[in-house]
Amino acid sequence: MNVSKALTIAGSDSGGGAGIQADLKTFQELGVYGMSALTAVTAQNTLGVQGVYPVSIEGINDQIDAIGQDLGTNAVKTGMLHSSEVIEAVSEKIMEYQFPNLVVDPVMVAKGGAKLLQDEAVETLVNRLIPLAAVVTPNLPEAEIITNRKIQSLDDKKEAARQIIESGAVSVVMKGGHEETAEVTDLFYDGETFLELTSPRINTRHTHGTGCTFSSAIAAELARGNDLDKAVIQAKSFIRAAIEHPLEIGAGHGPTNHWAYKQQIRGVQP
Ligand SMILES: Nc1ncnc2c1ncn2[C@@H]1O[C@H](COP(=O)(O)OP(=O)(O)O)[C@@H](O)[C@H]1O
Ligand SMILES: Cc1ncc(COP(=O)(O)OP(=O)(O)O)c(N)n1
Repeated sequence: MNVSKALTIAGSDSGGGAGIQADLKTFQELGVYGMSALTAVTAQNTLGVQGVYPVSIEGINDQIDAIGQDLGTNAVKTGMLHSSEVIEAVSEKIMEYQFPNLVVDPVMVAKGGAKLLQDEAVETLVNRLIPLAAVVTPNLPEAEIITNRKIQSLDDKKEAARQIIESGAVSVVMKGGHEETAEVTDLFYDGETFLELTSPRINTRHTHGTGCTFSSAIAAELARGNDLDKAVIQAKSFIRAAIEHPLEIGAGHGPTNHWAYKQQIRGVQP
């Protein structure tokens, strides 16, 4: 049996909606064998982040070595990396093992406002990790920080996308979840063509972990052998289904529903 494998290098969300937990659920739902290297433990639920406990660099390196020296992977997704030192270490390991299909989700701030990346680490992200990426998936506030420019119009988004490609990434998806428009448009750019992926904005407070789920769905589709544009289109369908059928658990911003895609698109019950 030909097994597609994907590795997530990210933080743990004890509430299960974002981070490593969202990534592994997404990999599983998309038929990909999931592996993880934990960068930090967070105490977190639908109300916010109550604590952040970083894993040591040695601990992170050991986890990646364990995978690199035995299992290998068809794709890697990075999420919460927390500090400059972690980004340096993870970039080194990705180069050492020449892991293919790197999806960089430049996680900076959780929806409740908690900082998941130290300010001084942005430069390292841009200079060390983004140049290794097959695709970078910033939301609009993250794209503004990465490019150090205000993004207000479609032209601004295109300029920012070009700038991110100039940093060395193969492609970028600028996510539109944070806009206040009736439709949500994610802008994909691969250095040649812009592709606007538009869907109706779903009116819900249950959007915890949307970015993690979207980027890990891209990684899963790349691990399965899809091209970048197809992987992003499939991931958009996956996250749309997951937001459209929320689980409605917790008193705050609840998680998305990772089962929904299979139920809706493939007619399979959880
Ligand atoms: N209310 C919504 N309705 C439909 N799609 C959404 C909604 N919010 C986010 N998305 C989708 O979820 C994905 C993640 O977007 P976004 O919320 O901007 O990222 P992040 O969680 O990193 O802030 C994107 O594909 C975006 O289009
Ligand atoms: C451990 C951990 N990693 C990443 C995030 C951010 O996830 P995201 O998908 O951007 O969703 P929100 O937090 O913005 O809802 C996180 N919260 N925790």
